[in-house]
Amino acid sequence: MAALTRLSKPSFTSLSSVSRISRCLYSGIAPEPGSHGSSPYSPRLGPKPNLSVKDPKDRNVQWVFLGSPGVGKGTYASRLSNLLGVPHIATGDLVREELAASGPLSKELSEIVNQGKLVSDEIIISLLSKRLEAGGAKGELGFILDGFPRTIRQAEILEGVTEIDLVLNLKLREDVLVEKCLGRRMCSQCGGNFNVASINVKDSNGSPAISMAPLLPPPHCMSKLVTRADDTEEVVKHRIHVYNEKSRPVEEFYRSRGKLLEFDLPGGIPESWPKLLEVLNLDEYKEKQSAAA
Ligand SMILES: Nc1ncnc2c1ncn2[C@@H]1O[C@H](COP(=O)(O)OP(=O)(O)O)[C@@H](O)[C@H]1O
Repeated sequence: MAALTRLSKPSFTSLSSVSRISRCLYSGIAPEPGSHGSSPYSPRLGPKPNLSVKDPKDRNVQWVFLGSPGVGKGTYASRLSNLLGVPHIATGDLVREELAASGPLSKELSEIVNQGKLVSDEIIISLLSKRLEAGGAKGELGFILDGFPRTIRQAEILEGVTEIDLVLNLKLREDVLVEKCLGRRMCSQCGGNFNVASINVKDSNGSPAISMAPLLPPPHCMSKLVTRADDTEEVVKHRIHVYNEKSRPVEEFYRSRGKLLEFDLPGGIPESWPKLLEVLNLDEYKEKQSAAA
């Protein structure tokens, strides 16, 4: 696990820029070349957004979670969001909400998602902008983004409209990722996420052995469990391939800006959660762990 400079304690004073961020995202504004240091990427040109970037100490956290399908982004982003009092915004959830609403976009989206492909940057940015607008109207502050950005273009657009404080890159060996995706279940009534896979793999080719106990649902959810349509072996393997092709470069985008914190998951939640709090310098929030669980 590569060490990143210990983070300063997240602060909880107000930030009113979320709706401005969403407006900028919506118009697809990208930064001027060179406006964020020596970027090796050449974003689409647009006017420089009029967005004052606040010091992270004067506002709530703005974090991004990266990682392959099945790594546990949702699990840890959701726990940290409870702990820090910031919204957890998962673009995969926004896509699934759109699918469930059976609106004009849903047929197009279901074909893309069920084949394990990426939705277009335009559609994702439009969904994310709407979510940020709605949150801004409710007074939401800061965010933990999960599943966004997933392409260099998405990263450039985000970089052009606001300051991301930290990008957490969760890592797990690929054979475990597939098993974890195949074990995922959701309760169709309460929306709770569980995992029925019992993972116990030996060390091989330099990858360490890893054990993860299943995360079983309470008895009242047991008969209501559903599996995501895109969690079949073929589609999961394709999603991992798409991640390696389109999203790995996003890791380098943030690594070159000194924002990437790599975190190799040592096991299931009981082993990983305390270690994650430690590397995030959030040990002092440990007493709130039970509330976040
Ligand atoms: N930022 C994004 N860009 C493009 N497509 C996305 C994005 N976020 C989510 N999607 C779409 O939604 C699907 C589900 O996303 P998600 O729940 O994050 O799944 P996972 O991380 O397990 O692959 C993706 O396979 C993709 O089709």
